[in-house]
Amino acid sequence: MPDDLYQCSLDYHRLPKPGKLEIRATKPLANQRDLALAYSPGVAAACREIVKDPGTARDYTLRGNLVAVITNGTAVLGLGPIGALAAKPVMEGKAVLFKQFADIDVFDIEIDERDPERFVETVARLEPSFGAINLEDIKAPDCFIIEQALKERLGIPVLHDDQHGTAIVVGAAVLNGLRVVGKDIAKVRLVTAGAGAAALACLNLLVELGMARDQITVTDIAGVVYEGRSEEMDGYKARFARATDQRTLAEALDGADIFLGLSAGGVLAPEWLERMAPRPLVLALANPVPEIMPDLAKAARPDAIIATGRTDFPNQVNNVLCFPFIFRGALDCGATEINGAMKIACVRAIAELAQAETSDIVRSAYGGQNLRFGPDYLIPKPFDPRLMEYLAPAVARAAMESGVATRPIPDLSAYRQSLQNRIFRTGLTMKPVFDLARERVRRVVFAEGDKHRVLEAAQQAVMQGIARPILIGRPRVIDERISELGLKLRPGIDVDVLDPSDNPRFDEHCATFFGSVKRRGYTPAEARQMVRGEATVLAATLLRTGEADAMICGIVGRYLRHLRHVEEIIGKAPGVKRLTSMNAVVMHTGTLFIADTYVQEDPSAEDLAEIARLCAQQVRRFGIEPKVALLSHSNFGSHDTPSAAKMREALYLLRGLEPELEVEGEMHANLAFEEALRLARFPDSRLTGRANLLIMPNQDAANIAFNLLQVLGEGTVIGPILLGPAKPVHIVTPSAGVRALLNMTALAAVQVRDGG
Ligand SMILES: NC(=O)C1=CN([C@@H]2O[C@H](COP(=O)(O)OP(=O)(O)OC[C@H]3O[C@@H](n4cnc5c(N)ncnc54)[C@H](OP(=O)(O)O)[C@@H]3O)[C@@H](O)[C@H]2O)C=CC1
Ligand SMILES: CC(=O)C(=O)O
Ligand SMILES: [Mg+2]
Repeated sequence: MPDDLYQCSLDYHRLPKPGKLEIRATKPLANQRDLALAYSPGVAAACREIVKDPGTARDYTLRGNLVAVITNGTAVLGLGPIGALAAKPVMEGKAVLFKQFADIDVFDIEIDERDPERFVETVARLEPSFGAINLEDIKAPDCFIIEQALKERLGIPVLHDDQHGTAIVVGAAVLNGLRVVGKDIAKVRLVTAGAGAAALACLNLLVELGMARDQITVTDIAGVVYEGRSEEMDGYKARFARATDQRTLAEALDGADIFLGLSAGGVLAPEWLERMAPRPLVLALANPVPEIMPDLAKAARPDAIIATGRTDFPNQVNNVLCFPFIFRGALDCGATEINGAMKIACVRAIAELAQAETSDIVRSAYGGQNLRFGPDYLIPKPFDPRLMEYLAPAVARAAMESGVATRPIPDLSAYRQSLQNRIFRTGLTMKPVFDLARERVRRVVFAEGDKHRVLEAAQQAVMQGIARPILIGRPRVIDERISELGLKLRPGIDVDVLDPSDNPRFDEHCATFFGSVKRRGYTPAEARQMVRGEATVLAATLLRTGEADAMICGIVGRYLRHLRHVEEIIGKAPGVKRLTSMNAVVMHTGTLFIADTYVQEDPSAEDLAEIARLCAQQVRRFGIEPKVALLSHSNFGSHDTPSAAKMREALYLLRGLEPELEVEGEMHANLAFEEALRLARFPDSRLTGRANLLIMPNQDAANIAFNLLQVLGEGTVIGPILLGPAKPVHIVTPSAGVRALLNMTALAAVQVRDGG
């Protein structure tokens, strides 16, 4: 490991507080009553219910979403038997991955016990605490005995991840690798380095997938595992012993199609690779140092397809691709075990996902690399957000079909949707908007139609049936990028393309543009130049002529420049005095809307009343009833500064405009969320519960607040949402990803029905 990575890792683990985890309460404990509910006497009610029906433990406790990651530290990564305590960073790491990738909570448990029987006794007694057990980094052959014993004793899933998680991912990589090189699994020869937990489990699964047992040669520290060998043998290895004269890994590699390394760093010499068959698969999966480094392998065998267990090379074959999602599926259907059918379903789902198009989130996590199925992209990346929706339902379905699900999932497609929502937290807030958008497909013009992210968003919009995109851009570039990204967009069929330099309606568009801006100092010649050269001008003109229903721009250039074109060409909706913008921040605690984040710098009381009215209307489009707080440094008249007076005035005006709206102010931000505090300070407050729409005194406050929430509240942002134009337009920020663009497209499409 390079020195800087070593030191960075130590800092990562130590700062700002030691370790990678903490326990967080999910229920309030703010007063005497909360205390009475959380603990004695109230907690007894939950206990009594569980006594009556043990199944309700999943309703009243965390058990249904809690996995134990348990080790005795006897085979930690490739570091060997470093013991339970030193294994703790790895187990904490797994807990983090479970949480981040699949929203599963984990207690890591390090047990200082090397005797398999006593280890089993200890783990078995933990069953009441957990929904499932992930055994980790336990050496072979003890791990086989331990897993089997626990599976027999416990009624919850028990999975030794180094065996089965690894085998599942290796299975998918081998299936896809063979597909790339055009070889048949029934005919290939495989050689391992390693005869431990991971290697033997992989072999068992590969045989189940069709590999011929007599085409497999196993090697370990003592060399080839052959019939009659007595050194370093056990019954599990013996099942793969071959009648052969070969004694070394080098000899065994003669003519082999696949090398599967699950042993230790550096055990494979580059020159041995020359012995392998054409287009070999080299899976060097020891961690943290592979059996051979990819550059050495590639130099020795340029025709090889290479995979390692590491993040920093292509083809990361690592059990992280599997364990979060196989447990997600198993927990969600109440599986009593993780059986063979569930494992095979997981193999197939991983293999299939690698062949699907990659998403922008995956690409941005990997420095914008273009990931397409092939020699350097055999299996999905761990950050692929689709792993959850591909794998967990496949596992749950297999559990149900094989009869081990105690809580079958009645509607798998609704389940898949709920998983998507867990991943894309914006999905939950956006769901009603997407549903509405699908009711009638609108034409949405994208000013920057040849940009990669826009093309991907357009693809998603078509696939999800939320819009028919019109892409402004160079057709040749669009075609090239569609093919480069592996998209399925068909210009002229499911998407229209308008080339600004070869625009058949150029004269008409110039006339429309000039008509809308002629009193703003443009000459006809300038107008022609702008229609040809400024994509936002052309897009807005299409909106004005009615050739498009809604518009998205802003990926390139400054917000205010786009805004100026929108104001000049599209104008404002009837009755609207000024445009405004709002951002939504989706957090674990709920969604908050904040305005005006981008457009009005220092709105007057009248402006604020209009901002609140427009924003409230938009919040309702999300299916959320707005509860508005006018925020200030002043609390219900405590200050008489001009800005406090402005907020009071805005409240007065707003009550006149929208008597039914739940709104209160001016107030401190904490009172917007704490009803009890608010009522104590101001008993007549007309706002109930927690505010969800915050109207700020000026753009500084709004913009700062939403950025703070985004970072500190770990929020996902939707917006900026432009409100008040005569037709739906959204100006995104240049950093907007595909998901953000798609969200804004759906919003714009939905706004068509009732104006901007
Ligand atoms: N990429 C991934 O997702 C995963 C990678 N791994 C990696 O695989 C390796 C093995 O893990 P695991 O199966 O859990 O551990 P085990 O201790 O169960 O097995 C290790 C195996 O490797 C063999 N071995 C060790 N050193 C050498 C050597 N110098 N030459 C040849 N064989 C050797 C051992 O031989 P013997 O039997 O003779 O002792 C044993 O068969 C580790 O490096 C681990 O990090 C594991 C799980 C997942
Ligand atoms: C990845 C993993 O589980 C291991 O190397 O042990
Ligand atoms: Mg492991």
